[in-house]
Amino acid sequence: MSAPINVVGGGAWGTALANAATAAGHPVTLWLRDPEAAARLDAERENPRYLPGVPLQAGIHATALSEKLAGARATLLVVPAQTVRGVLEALRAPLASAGPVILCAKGIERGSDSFLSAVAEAVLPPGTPVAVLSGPSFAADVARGLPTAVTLAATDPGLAASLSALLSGPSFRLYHTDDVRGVEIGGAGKNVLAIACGIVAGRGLGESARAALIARAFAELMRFARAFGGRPETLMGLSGLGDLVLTASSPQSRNFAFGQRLGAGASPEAASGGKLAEGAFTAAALAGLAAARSIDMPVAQAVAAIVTGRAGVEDVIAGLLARPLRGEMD
Ligand SMILES: NC(=O)C1=CN([C@@H]2O[C@H](COP(=O)(O)OP(=O)(O)OC[C@H]3O[C@@H](n4cnc5c(N)ncnc54)[C@H](OP(=O)(O)O)[C@@H]3O)[C@@H](O)[C@H]2O)C=CC1
Ligand SMILES: O=C(CO)COP(=O)(O)O
Repeated sequence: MSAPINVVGGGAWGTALANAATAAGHPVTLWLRDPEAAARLDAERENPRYLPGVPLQAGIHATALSEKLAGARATLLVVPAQTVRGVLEALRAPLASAGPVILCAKGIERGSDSFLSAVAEAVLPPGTPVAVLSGPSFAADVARGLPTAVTLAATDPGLAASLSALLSGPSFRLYHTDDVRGVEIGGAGKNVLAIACGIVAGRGLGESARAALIARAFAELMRFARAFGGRPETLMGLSGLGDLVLTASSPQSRNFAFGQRLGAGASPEAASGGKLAEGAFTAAALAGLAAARSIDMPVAQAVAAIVTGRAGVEDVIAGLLARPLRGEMD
């Protein structure tokens, strides 16, 4: 039997990616930090907490996270963005011989304001190949084998191409690029902007307002990407426009749903509903990075102000609508 693919993290996206890697023809080891949850998942073949109703494919072995990761063809790291550094530090030694590390979280690290590829480069042994996977892909869709396309980025174009081929299956298509920064900015940024779109929906401001917001939010994401070394054409692709369109228009998105509840009057603490809304953690980092380089990002700044409790929804909306008129492409 060929070497397995490691998937570290047994939440919605880790479980879905395990199914997708199995459909691509690989044995998969799915590593969970909670040994009891791992044993249950392995026995019951379903992840009722994170992905109810979707069977775990037969080629997946779910087990407790340990240092026995070595010998895999690749390791997908599928934990929340704010935990990536800690997990990489804990697994630093075995990850040196567990194939390329593929970062699947979407976010920017708070405190350090670091992109996740930079976190990985700082933590992992020098020379460990690192890639980023991102794009419009609800876990429930991917886990069920519905057609999905995402982007796989690595600075070495050959590695990006070979990992895309490795993980692509009958309904899960990976496109590849060497623009790591562009791909991770698209994934991290769209979560923040999806919260804004949810707020507009929750406040009942109408479909026209939401369409305008998507377009203006995308314009500011492009400005941010240009300033931080991402290529504009990357942002026009799956991990940018594609993912923004998906998550800015569907209550299936946890970030959109979080925004909807904020728009309807919930506090930032209450609005998550116990689900991961990555944009809430990334908003301040995105806004802070933009401000430090004088990049105009009013939508991201507005979301950061709301989720950190510095401003209320009504004031923020009034402020956005009162901004001076300007040329659309200025
Ligand atoms: N869900 C989706 O549709 C998609 C998600 N993503 C991205 O993937 C990332 C993960 O999201 P998702 O799987 O949905 O999140 P979930 O909330 O569904 O699951 C998070 C998982 O991470 C585990 N985890 C949390 N902290 C740690 C830690 N310190 N060490 C080990 N495991 C940990 C949790 O374990 P425990 O249960 O023990 O807490 C849980 O298994 C996010 O950045 C998200 O943006 C990307 C594309 C699609
Ligand atoms: O990133 C995702 C889809 O591409 C999942 O979005 P949410 O985290 O908002 O649910």
